[in-house]
Amino acid sequence: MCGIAGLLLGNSLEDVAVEVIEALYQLQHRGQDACGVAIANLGQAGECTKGKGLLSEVFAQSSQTSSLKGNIGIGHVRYRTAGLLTENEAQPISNRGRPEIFFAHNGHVSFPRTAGYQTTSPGSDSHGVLSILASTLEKIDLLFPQESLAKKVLRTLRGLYSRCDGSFACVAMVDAKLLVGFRDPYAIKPLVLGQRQRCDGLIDYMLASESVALEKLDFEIVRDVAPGEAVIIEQGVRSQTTVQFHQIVPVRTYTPDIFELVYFARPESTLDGISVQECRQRMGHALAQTALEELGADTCFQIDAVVPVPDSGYVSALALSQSLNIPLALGLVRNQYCQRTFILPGHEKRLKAVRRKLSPVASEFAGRNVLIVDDSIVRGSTSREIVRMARKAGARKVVFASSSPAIRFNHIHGIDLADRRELVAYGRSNKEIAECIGADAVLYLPLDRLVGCCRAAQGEQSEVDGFEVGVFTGNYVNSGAETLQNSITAP
Ligand SMILES: O=P(O)(O)OC[C@H]1O[C@H](OP(=O)(O)OP(=O)(O)O)[C@H](O)[C@@H]1O
Ligand SMILES: NC(=O)CC[C@H](N)C(=O)O
Ligand SMILES: [Mg+2]
Repeated sequence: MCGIAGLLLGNSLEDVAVEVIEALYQLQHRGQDACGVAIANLGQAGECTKGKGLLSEVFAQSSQTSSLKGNIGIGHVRYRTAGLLTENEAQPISNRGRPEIFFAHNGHVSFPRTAGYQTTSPGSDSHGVLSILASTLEKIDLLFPQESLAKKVLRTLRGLYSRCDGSFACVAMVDAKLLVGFRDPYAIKPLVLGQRQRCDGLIDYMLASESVALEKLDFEIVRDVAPGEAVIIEQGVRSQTTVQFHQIVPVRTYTPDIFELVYFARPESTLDGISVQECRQRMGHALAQTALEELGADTCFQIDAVVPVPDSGYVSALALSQSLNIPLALGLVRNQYCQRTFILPGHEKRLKAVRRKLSPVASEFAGRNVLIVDDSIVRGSTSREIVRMARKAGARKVVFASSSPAIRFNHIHGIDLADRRELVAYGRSNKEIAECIGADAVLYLPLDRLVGCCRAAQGEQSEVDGFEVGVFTGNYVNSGAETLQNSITAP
């Protein structure tokens, strides 16, 4: 996962740091391991503040922000997929050379053997990308000294795309002059451009992983960056900013990661012209249909309550309860001071976090048949714990439903689903999964229905032509899947 943001304010006398951090707060759900921002003034060296933990920990003091001066900046919230959980690998990362690059990456990249690059953090794919960017740009800078920085960056990106594979949505700040955003040729990871018209006639620009970050900062969506495309926003003298889109390599497919719509993204966001909320509503209605077919009408009508799993299960659960005309019961309460649990490293930590995060309202379960709805069942830590709570609170029959299909393969594009054998659905039938989590039955939304829901939620402008669904099928949209899959390590 990971969240990225980049901002360039039209007025070069203004400071952007507070807004970059604010944008990251809107993306905190995408990464909780580490975070950071890099800020610069036109023509000056950038400053970076980053560290392990949440934004509220790393930027606890306002003095840390006020010392970051400049009108251009990028930021990152990290959920590690490769490399270490060290401060050095928190992002943004920089070459600290000439031209100076600050870089932030969402996704998971692999490199063919021929890519040949050197880095101080060998395990980190993001450092690998930066290293290729920096060494290529340095060479191009020497070879084509007369060219504009934007042209040199374009040449650099062409070289980069031929040397790496996988998923990447990235933002970079080059020589405190260019804000650059670029996306892999399959558009697996999200990246959207926004603009904000100011009263003084100038325009501010912003790139972000999710539209919610743009909207919260009063930016309007310009458009999503297309597969294989880069956008270069350049600040000139006298605050004149230009924006150029360039197709770096041909579009392979326009196939965003469906798991963004299932779980990662916030429901307020629109990704590639698809409303996350609408997808999840449709998934709930489709799950209701599946329940009728698989459990049978009699069993469905014996269900007393539909219980959503906070937070990502809410939208689909409500839609399902409406479809089946079964009351929704808010039987699970979320402790607001706890984070997402699935992205925590280590089984023990995750289990402890689920227990701390969710608690049952006993009266909503006592003596009832319940249908509990979540967006996904991954390792089963959440579902197992919830079923245990429901039983303890006196539930009679417990059916656990997932508004996405069974996960039997690794997610290779920036989500550490670890070893396949950790997945509760790996090598198990639905009956065995139910036994494993202690439920009377489990129910999954079939893949064709999930895809149908997401396609039906596409707005008129959306050019998406399919989805990356490898986590459900083992077939990944990019050719380098094998290498990538092998490079994922358990936390
Ligand atoms: O089977 P598991 O390995 O437990 O993973 C699945 C759970 O993890 C996610 O929730 P999470 O707590 O991360 O985030 P949320 O609050 O947005 O639902 C997801 O929504 C499921 O509830
Ligand atoms: N989740 C991500 O997008 C991770 C980015 C990068 N692979 C890292 O581990 O830092
Ligand atoms: Mg959840």
